[in-house]
Amino acid sequence: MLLSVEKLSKKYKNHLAVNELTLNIEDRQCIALLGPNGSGKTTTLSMLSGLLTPTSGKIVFQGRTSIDRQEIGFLPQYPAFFSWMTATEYLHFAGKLSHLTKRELQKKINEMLSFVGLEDAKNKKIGGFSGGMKQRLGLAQAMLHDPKLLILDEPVSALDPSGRRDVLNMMMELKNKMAILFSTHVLHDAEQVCDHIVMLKDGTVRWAGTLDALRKRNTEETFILSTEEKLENWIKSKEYIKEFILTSETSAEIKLIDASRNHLLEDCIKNNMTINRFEVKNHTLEDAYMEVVNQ
Ligand SMILES: Nc1ncnc2c1ncn2[C@@H]1O[C@H](COP(=O)(O)OP(=O)(O)OP(=O)(O)O)[C@@H](O)[C@H]1O
Repeated sequence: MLLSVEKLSKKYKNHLAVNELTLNIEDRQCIALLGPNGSGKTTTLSMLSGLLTPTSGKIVFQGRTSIDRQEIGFLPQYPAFFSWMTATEYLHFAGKLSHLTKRELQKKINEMLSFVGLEDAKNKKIGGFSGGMKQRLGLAQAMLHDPKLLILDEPVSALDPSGRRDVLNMMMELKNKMAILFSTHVLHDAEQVCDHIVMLKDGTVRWAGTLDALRKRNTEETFILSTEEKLENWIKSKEYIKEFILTSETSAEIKLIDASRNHLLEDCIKNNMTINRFEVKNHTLEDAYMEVVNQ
């Protein structure tokens, strides 16, 4: 086990931003920390990267209870750059903390600039960089010392579709070499690069596991029913209907208790209802995600 987190909590004055979070990361595992705004993603990642002291809980990194910053690369959500520095100067500045010799550092800087596609801009001032270029530079900085764990806070949220694609592709390449924990509020980003997700809401883990398991989580069938008649009162009078969502006055998504779809259909016909649509809803990963988030 590379990293193990047990009942990690962070309280800002009276506000509990992270509540007893438990999480394990294996070597070269890629995990997405998913959650809406304010769910505690940044707070969690800041604690794991050693920048924020937890209020309570335990972090064990490579068998030790102290975080080894040499083994962790961190890209914050809003990295701060000195706009008057060139990309190379910035990486030299950041690399001084990495204990590499001058020669090793220069070699590593060239390697990283090439990896993130900034070779041609290496002597240009950061002040003239686009958001995408800055994000690439931030990624280069986080990887400079070959960390075992790369922690990325919303690495693609501020990027346009092509910048997003580029950074996600880089992450795909990196995950063969190191473990990656990254935050996002977009399920699709998580799907692109990793198999495991941890879903946070209001500082609490709502769901953790593989995307496949999330997809299969909801095996209960949902039926889409659309009729000429208004449905709300009719549905409410049916004891065999467990849950429903009205999508319009005359349409609903319905889950049943121990009743067959034929029973629902027969009941509609018996009530002389005119059916415009009746089908089994295909559950997408997004549906499963939204269900967990809204629980
Ligand atoms: N320094 C702070 N002082 C007080 N409250 C804070 C502080 N930092 C964060 N919070 C609060 O803690 C909660 C979690 O914030 P956090 O930034 O960790 O969430 P997040 O999931 O990263 O959000 P976002 O997606 O918007 O970046 C929020 O309610 C936020 O307002």
